[in-house]
Amino acid sequence: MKKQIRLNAFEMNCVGHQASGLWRHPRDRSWQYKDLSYWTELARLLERGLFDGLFIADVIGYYDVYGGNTEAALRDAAQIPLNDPLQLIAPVAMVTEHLGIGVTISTSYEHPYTFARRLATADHLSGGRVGWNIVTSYLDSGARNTGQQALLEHDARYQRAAEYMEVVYKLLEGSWEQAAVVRDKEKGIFAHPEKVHPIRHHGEHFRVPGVQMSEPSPQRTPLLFQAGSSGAGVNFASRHAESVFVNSHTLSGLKSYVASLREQVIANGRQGSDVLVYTLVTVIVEETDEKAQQKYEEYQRYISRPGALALISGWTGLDLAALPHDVPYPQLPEPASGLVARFAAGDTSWTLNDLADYGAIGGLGQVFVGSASTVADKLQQWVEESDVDGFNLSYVVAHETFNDVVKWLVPELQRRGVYRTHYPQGKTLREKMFGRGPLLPESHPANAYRDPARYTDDFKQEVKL
Ligand SMILES: Cc1cc2nc3c(=O)[nH]c(=O)nc-3n(C[C@H](O)[C@H](O)[C@H](O)COP(=O)(O)O)c2cc1C
Repeated sequence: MKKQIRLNAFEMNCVGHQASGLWRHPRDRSWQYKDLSYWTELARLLERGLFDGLFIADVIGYYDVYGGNTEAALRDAAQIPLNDPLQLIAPVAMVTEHLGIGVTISTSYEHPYTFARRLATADHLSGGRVGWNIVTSYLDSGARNTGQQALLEHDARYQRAAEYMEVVYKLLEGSWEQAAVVRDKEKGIFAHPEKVHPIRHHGEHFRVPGVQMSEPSPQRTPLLFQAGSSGAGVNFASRHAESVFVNSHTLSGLKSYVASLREQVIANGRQGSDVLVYTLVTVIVEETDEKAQQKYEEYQRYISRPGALALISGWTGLDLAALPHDVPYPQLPEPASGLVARFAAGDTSWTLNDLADYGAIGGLGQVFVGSASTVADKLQQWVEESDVDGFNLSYVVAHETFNDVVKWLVPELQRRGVYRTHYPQGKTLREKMFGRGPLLPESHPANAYRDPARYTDDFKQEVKL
């Protein structure tokens, strides 16, 4: 059987997530992100297109690296204003039956005790269709506004995240036994107290002595996503993640990333297929190649270079405002020169303005433009050659880009037998994604926190992740 292709929609509770300046396009409606109907209409559209999920990115903080201030970000709505992602879960769940709903929450700000309850609530209300994208964050502005001087150093953030996961697993997997809730009206017992365990967590970053507040939700731990690409990031993903987002600008780079991730997953006692990998792509698809190209060129007329550079400066931590924007990159100092070179594909005439133009449509991901047949060829080639499982699709114009995908691309992929024609069995996101039960498999490190004996007074051994 040909390898199947999975699609995921990449969104954010803001204006023009990865489409800098495109909010000015007459057909764009991303500025309506504040309206429930924006999200419910999108969710229905994606479910018609049999997408795995609507996945909502998030950051805490704002993009103030470019020029050392928030001017460009605010003027161009570069991920500010930005609303809370978790509140979108219930309305999206209400209008859909199958669609997964992923939310990004950082381990660097919220305490795991309050967060575990918010996550469990979302899993309850969605009937188990929630995914959590675990991020460690990259904006210092978020740290400064939450009482920290700055973000912890990169690898220390991942170490803290590992302990964060330990607390979350203890609360979601261990604190309440499955048989704790009996709702026995005759005996007057709602939950057996002896089956609800204090987790007694006493770690370097967190102290959580007591019990989880929510009763177990359909997936207990929602489906775990991650997007780390550094050594520490891939190490973390290979232990915890069930789905990984990656942004690779070359097919060969993607192929080696997927192979090395799967190797590390296996080294951690899991199976290579326990992790699904999605790569970031923006698809501009139309009836013919010519029409798609025209649409792409039309979109490019609305680009905001300062908006794109505000995002890129925030992602990389480099203040690009201080550098000339119109000189070929070999004349720029490092590390800016190397940054442009990564995307210039050998064209040494590229400038910072070219990088801005590239990044303004789809962030720094790939852009595939063409008829359904042209784009389907490309997607199939990427999946077959790199062993990636699917694509994390950004939009240019909301909801036109996703509408075009559902209208043109999905039927073409179905005709080729590489895309589903109905949703898989199962109620929860984990069942649909992996075709097995709603809970994390035994090979996952969370399993170490399930045994009730672990939470009795005499347990001695800490299982380290
Ligand atoms: C497709 C994709 C989506 C991401 N979404 C978010 C996000 O919503 N919020 C966030 O703080 N970081 C996000 N990241 C950044 C990652 O969490 C991570 O910081 C980045 O990939 C660098 O990895 P590293 O820290 O392991 O080097 C995303 C990365 C990728 C590739």
